[in-house]
Amino acid sequence: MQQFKESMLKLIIETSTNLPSDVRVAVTKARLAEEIGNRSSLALDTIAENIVMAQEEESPICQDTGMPTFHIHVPVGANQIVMKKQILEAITEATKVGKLRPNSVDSLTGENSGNNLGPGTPVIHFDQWERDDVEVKLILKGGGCENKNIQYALPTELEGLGKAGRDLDGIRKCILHAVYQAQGQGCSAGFIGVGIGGDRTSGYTLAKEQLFRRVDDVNPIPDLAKLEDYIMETANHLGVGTMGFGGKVSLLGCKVGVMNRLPASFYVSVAYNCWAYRRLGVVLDAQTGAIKEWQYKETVDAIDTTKRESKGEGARTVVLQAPISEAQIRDLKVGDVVILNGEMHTGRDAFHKYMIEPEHNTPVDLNGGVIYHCGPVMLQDDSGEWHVKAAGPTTSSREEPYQADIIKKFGLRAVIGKGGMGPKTLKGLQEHGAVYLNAIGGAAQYYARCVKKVKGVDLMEFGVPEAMWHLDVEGFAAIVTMDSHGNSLHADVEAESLNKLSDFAAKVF
Ligand SMILES: O=C(O)C[C@H](O)C(=O)O
Ligand code: SF4
Repeated sequence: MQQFKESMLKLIIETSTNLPSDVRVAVTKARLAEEIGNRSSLALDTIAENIVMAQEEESPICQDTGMPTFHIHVPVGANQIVMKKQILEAITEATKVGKLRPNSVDSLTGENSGNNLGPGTPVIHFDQWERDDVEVKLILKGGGCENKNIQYALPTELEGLGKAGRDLDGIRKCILHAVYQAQGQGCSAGFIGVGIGGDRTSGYTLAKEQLFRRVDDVNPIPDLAKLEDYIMETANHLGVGTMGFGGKVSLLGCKVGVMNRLPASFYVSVAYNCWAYRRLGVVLDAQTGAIKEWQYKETVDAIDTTKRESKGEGARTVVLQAPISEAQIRDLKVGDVVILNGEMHTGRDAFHKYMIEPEHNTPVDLNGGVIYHCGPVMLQDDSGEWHVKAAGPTTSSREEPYQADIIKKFGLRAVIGKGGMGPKTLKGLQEHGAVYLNAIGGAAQYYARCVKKVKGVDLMEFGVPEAMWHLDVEGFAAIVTMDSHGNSLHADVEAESLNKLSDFAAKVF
């Protein structure tokens, strides 16, 4: 097994930087299905471009390289202890060279281990089989879409859909609801794995196992095959769209598995995976550990990045230079595309929690400034200079309890993130003259390219993803989805999709 570690490093790098063929096909289909020129189709153009950039530059597709989760089949007698040790070494190496973001955080102290290792990280499942080869499958599922996983206990009452009973129709309702509740926060359009039955733990495990199925396979259980087809057809009428912008495509794949349950329990567990569905596999020679075959890479590798021009007027584009004035912000309306130049500062969970305290102040003046909800992948060169390797937005809703007060405290004019924010922030934007800009989630290469210089960093004690990075950007494009006049595209899309959800309340199965 002298080549095992090298093979694992290749698998990790390839998984983080190069989307599987079946996922590429699904993204391409979504682009063709979406209405040309609407917000979702513009977002899909950026996503396609980002996929190609990540592959060409061998850099992370999304800055959140997720929880590395390995599913391994070994022949009887294979040394799992050695394999595990070498996987940990490969993870450390991949982190050091910027292919994985340091993502393992002490839940009590908040300390980032810096190398993606720690209790519970990574996740490795071993199974024996009677073949001679070793098979290793890897999924890198990010935290934002992980937060949109949901588990239902039947019977239950679901908003928009009413009663969901302990039968196939109840299961159908849960799955539709799962797509609805994710909105754009898990970087829709996503892929869902569903586990019917089990207990709370095994149900989720089964749901996640479904994510190892190919997008285009057919469920061997006829009832479930019918259910998967129905969900794919119906969920795409909910109007969530790419990034929750509204549109024709809300779901790219649905795979359902079933297992027995206890008489008292009936769980439907849903694992939501963003469009950046990073999973690959390799078959290895059990003697040498060398890669014999790649999995999920068997069809076309190309993705078309040609932009399809809209015949209509398209959105208004406004170029802004930070710092921004209140008058410039008041002029912006939901739907405008903003191209931002100048300085922006990253600030996410730890930043907001810290800065809300009256005694804490930012190290730089943020008046008229821009905060970017982003936890980038960064590398430092020999001269000590930092470089951005991946820098897409993170889910903004986690900052909802703090955002309005932070805007007020520091005189912010723009907050950039994804998935939108709630009523408290909307009111804050109105009161203090600020705007929420939605960047395209997962488009980490696209945005990394906009960063012309890393001007500095503060609060490094929060770890690389949570530190406050000061960035000079050029041509950073995002869409106004919450303006300073009380309008929120997110509130509108959510209300419309709930309305559409209720069209599917009647019994189907
Ligand atoms: O942690 C991140 O960078 C992003 C996260 O995956 C998210 O979707 O919010
Ligand atoms: S930012 Fe979006 S694309 Fe990236 S891991 Fe989170 S949910 Fe997935």
